[in-house]
Amino acid sequence: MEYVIDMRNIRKEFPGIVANDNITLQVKKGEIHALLGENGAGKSTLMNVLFGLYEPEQGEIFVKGNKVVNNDPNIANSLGIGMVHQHFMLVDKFTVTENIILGKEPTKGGKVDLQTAAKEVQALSDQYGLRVDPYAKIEDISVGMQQRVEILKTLYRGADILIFDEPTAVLTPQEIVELIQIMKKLVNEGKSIILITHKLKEIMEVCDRCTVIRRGRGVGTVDVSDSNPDSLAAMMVGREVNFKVEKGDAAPKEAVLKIKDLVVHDSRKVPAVNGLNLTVHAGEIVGIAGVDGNGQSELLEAITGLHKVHEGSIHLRDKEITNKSPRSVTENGLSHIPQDRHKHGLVLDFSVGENMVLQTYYQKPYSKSGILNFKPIFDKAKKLIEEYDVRTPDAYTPARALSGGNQQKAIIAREVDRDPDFLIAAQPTRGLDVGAIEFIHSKLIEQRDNGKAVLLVSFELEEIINVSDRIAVMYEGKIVAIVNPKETTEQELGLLMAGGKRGAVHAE
Ligand SMILES: Nc1ncnc2c1ncn2[C@@H]1O[C@H](COP(=O)(O)OP(=O)(O)OP(=O)(O)O)[C@@H](O)[C@H]1O
Repeated sequence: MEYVIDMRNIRKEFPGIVANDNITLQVKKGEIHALLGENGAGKSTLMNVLFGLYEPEQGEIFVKGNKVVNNDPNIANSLGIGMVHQHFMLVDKFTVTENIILGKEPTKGGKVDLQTAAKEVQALSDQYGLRVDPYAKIEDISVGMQQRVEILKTLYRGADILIFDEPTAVLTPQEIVELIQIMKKLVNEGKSIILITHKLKEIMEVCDRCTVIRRGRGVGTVDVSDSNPDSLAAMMVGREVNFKVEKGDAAPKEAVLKIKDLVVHDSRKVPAVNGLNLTVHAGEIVGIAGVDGNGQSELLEAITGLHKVHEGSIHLRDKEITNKSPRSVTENGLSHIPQDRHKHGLVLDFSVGENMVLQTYYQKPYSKSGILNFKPIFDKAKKLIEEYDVRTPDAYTPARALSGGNQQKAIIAREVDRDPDFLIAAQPTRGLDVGAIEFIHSKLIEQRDNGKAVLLVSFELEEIINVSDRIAVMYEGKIVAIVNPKETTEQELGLLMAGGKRGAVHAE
């Protein structure tokens, strides 16, 4: 049988680690093939080898039956391989069309022929049901639309084998439904897809086959119709995974976070948070459910001191923290797992160890007379790496070299370990594998059981329902309902998040 992609016995090493150890991946034409593995298992590395970004130490690659030699991204492109990256590579100020033709501009009479290009972009968009406006500026369109521009970029270059790297991690539930339809349309039109995802539900819904890798080694390839989420998870992690979040009832105590009549403007000076009231008590997890763009980011930035508050007040216990600096808020007992781990979570060129003391480096024992004291810093880091199973060669490795999921685990380790009174967890399990999600959820619940107040913001309604003790629904900058997770469903939450009403529920 001929495969469109046939990667045989690939080996790729990095200093101190074998990221791919004798892996074989074979993709049939017209299928959606899942690539599944724990954080740091080697999925991105394998795809970078396929795309010619890394040269493997061993192994062979055949694309549509032809052996690839001296692979590089240009060769990969010319063979019809396109990559839809997790972190988009688009120019904000450019239009959709300008971004798509970048580096491959059609010309007419010595000038770039934007009009013809825009028509081509429109035609491709129509053919695959992408509904992209060729003239829109990137900065004005949603994350979901930006992703479609990335898809169009590969199609415009003639790709017929598309690699999607965790495409749904950045999308809202509605956008995920639409992306799944787009992927189905792509394969119906003869394309082949490799899908990297941690979401087993998505694999069950859209994939034909699934190749599983664990710690750099191939575990096997299965037909999705012969498997189920439990069997896939067990193959990937090497043990049974408990999908149900185990927790007892909350025993909430005094109020820790008190927000009153909060108003926060967004960058266009429009109120993004508009008269919001919320209280989080010691010993409870409050989950915020809301469609992206209803003021969640501005709310979190206002609490953490990253965004100016225009009206209202925020108290942490009896201390007012309204418009205080991030350092002052942190010193008053806040920990924050930020939603953008690259922008607000890590300094990528610092070592894992240095990243572990980003908020505390100036304190004892990490600093002495204004000079960093590295022994305690790295001792601490080693302990956290062990405890949180952060997969890294060592504490001296730059954070940049860690897989996305392991970067996230490093942040969570740092923030939870500071033992805060109040913990904000924004999209804490984005990009994490099922085993790591189980672990992070248990850590959040442990914090709660130790009497801490936890605010969880997540687009995963399943996570909100399973982990929270109370759910605050956020809509147009306000909390419009407080719901008991035991008495609601994803459907009902979806309705409330869209501005619908629920007779018996009152905001508090
Ligand atoms: N450029 C690099 N330099 C050094 N080590 C690297 C580099 N890229 C990846 N690694 C290491 O190789 C291993 C595999 O990483 P990779 O990013 O392929 O994992 P992944 O399966 O894609 O993980 P995730 O699901 O977390 O994104 C990890 O241990 C990672 O730290």
